[in-house]
Amino acid sequence: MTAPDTTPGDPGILLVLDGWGHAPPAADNAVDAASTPVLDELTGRYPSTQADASGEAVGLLPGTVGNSEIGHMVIGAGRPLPYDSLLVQQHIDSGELRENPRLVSLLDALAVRGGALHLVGLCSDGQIHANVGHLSELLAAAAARRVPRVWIHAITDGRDVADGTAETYLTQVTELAAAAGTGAIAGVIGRGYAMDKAGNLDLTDRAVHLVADAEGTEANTAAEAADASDRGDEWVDPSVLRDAPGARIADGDGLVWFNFRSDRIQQLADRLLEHLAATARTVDTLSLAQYDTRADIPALVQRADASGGLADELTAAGVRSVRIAEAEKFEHVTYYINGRDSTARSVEEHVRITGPGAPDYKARPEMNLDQVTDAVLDAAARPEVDLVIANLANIDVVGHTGDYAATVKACEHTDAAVARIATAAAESGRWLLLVGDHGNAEKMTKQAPDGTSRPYGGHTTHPVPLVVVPANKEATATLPQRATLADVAPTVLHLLGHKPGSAMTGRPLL
Ligand SMILES: O=C(O)[C@H](O)COP(=O)(O)O
Ligand SMILES: [Mn+2]
Ligand SMILES: [Mn+2]
Repeated sequence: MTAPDTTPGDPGILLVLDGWGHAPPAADNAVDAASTPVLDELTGRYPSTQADASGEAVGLLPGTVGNSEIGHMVIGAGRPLPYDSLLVQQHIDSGELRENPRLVSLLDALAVRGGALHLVGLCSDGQIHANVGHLSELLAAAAARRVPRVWIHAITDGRDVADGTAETYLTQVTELAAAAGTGAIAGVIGRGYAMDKAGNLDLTDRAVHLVADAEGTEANTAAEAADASDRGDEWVDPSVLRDAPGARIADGDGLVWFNFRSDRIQQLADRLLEHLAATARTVDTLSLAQYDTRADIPALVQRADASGGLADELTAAGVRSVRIAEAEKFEHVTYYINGRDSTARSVEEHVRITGPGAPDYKARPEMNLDQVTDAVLDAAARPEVDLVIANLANIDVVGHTGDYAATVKACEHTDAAVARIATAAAESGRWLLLVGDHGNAEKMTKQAPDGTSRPYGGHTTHPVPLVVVPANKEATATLPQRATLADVAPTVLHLLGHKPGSAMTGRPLL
């Protein structure tokens, strides 16, 4: 590493290109296929490296794909944070989960009063929202405590795993139940309904009525229900199984949510609990990990402390930042990057960009990127703003459609936005740090459990590009050959003229 010739202490722009991963050229690499002259030039001309954004480097289990929550949390924290999926697995491996006093007391109470246990969650091993393996631990605990009936309300995926795999996972659920000696699938529903997070309560209510009231299309088997969907696994219609009579939630039953990630299950959790209360059903409820619900749902595994990150350092130093993103990623540049901390900070401004109507990402891969870019340019032009933090969502959000051609376009729109932002950075004397939060669009196919290669819109374990365009355009510093997302906050603080926070283990890359 040569001596840095960047002058620390300049204002800057931190730009997270969501889902911007790096992989060698391949037929399914949309990032490589896209024409991105500006990103290519910045990466080739200025200090750049690749940053680990998956697995242990960010606080996930080894080999686990990155995700937006842990990605932004580690970018903000400046250190890997043991993520909820890792903590749950540790509690399972140590036997703590099965002996968790909250779980034991719920299961014992159900055994005494003859109540049923309802388990609700996403049934796949995508490891972003849930891991179906966690279900077997809950089933084993219920069997050990002799809970008389256990109903599994299965949410199908097709987003964090290849589409068309729901049947395989539902078969796995049935096998897990058989191995545990308890549990049967009561109903099946796609995550498009059950895990809406955009406030579409008509979708959520389909899931509420399936789980609480056993209302849905009748199917003979879970596989038949999944197979009937003509919109893929994400949109399996609410289906009740014929051999699951009495699977509605009754007064005195128990409910355990087994997604470990909150953002896409909290809307359903709140709505379902409100419906149960409104229909005079008292149901003891637990969640595997902590949820950001309005209702206070006791969690089996507590979150890791994420304090002492970038937001705390910026606040202490009085550094003014503006946070900008589309609705889809707004929490990521505010709540998650701040360490899942919703404290209002007077040195922060938040700009949430929304567009008209229901988004059709395949048809509009540009999303609302022009407005995001306009907002970045506005903020960059204000001398009192020390730091602009923005998320460009397109590469990830369009990537999730699994549509290769649309994702190539999303990368190209992103390149055009970066061109405008890089020009504005130069004009306002700002450095510009570009980084992905996890891979996505650089790999658009995946091998399904049955061995076939299928279109895939989910995340990857690839590293992400990291580029620093210094405020001094002639700077020739080189970055270490490899970095991690934990190095971003120390580097940002360094560029702003501050030391890394004492809680940070990442290092300034310059
Ligand atoms: O919730 C989603 O949309 C995906 O499962 C994960 O994507 P994210 O981690 O980028 O939000
Ligand atoms: Mn992301
Ligand atoms: Mn994503």
